[in-house]
Amino acid sequence: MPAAVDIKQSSETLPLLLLHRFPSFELSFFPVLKTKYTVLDLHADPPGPSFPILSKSVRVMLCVGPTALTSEDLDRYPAVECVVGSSAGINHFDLAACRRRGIRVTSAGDASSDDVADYAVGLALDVLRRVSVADRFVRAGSWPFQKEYTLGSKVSGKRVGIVGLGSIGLRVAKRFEGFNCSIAYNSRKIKSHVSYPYYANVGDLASNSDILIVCCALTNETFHVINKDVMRALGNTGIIVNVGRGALIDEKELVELLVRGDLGGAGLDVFEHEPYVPEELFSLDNVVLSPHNAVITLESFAALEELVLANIEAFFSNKPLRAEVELH
Ligand SMILES: O=CC(=O)O
Repeated sequence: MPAAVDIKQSSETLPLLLLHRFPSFELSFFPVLKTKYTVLDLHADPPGPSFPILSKSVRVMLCVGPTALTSEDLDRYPAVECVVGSSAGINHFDLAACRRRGIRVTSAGDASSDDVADYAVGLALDVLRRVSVADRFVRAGSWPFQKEYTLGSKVSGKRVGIVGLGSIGLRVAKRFEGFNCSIAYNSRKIKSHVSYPYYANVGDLASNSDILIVCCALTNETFHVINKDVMRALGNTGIIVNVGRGALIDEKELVELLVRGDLGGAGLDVFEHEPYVPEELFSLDNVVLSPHNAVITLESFAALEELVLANIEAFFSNKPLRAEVELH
């Protein structure tokens, strides 16, 4: 495990940096931060006597993991001008509050886009070709006895529907092209730079897909965008893969459809109330479960570290920020 940040004020002369995180969230570059900044960490034990005073003048806040950033949090740190995020999805930030206060926000940008796209394909392959089932079969010692074994389904040539053709969705599309799959998509707006068929309605996309990959951002508009009707349209041979956010899918309906056999299968890296995973899914061989792992590789962590450190430095030296989020 990486060393925890020593939150005690390291030097009055170093710029202040506020760390906003769950106590359990450590990143390997935290010790480096301490050499460059006076790191204020509310969740450290103890936060230090100078925390209440220093936190009033801190200008940059580093938000780690899915820790919510609320308007009330921002009230406590009135001098914050820049929120440096460490995730690609930033649905846990109150962006409207940031915009009102003129606070700039950055995300993890593309630090893990390739990894998430790779993982989406991996989950689809696993569900259809039953790789995890095969692994369990071998480990259980069933192979020599030729016990009953359910056949998987071919991946090549399938129709792939992508919900959210952003930087991850585009990478997913490119990867499935390599499997001779046809690609279609749904997104907020039609993308003029691609020739894939566009469906304005997610249900129509699902009706015309064998594999539905969900990788759009979670917003008020996309909450439960994959509802019962969409999953019914995908049907009992269709599979769904979610590498976006759990709440993009109506999870209760998803579980019911899977249990009844009305949906062909699912590869799920994210869950509506994670880390809680509905237990009904545990016994289903057409479902692959993963603990919000798609973003995490050694390489993506290194890229994230580089990006986060560069953004903090850029802010303090008035240089352009990378992966800055447009706040409408
Ligand atoms: O899910 C992880 C991320 O958004 O980076």
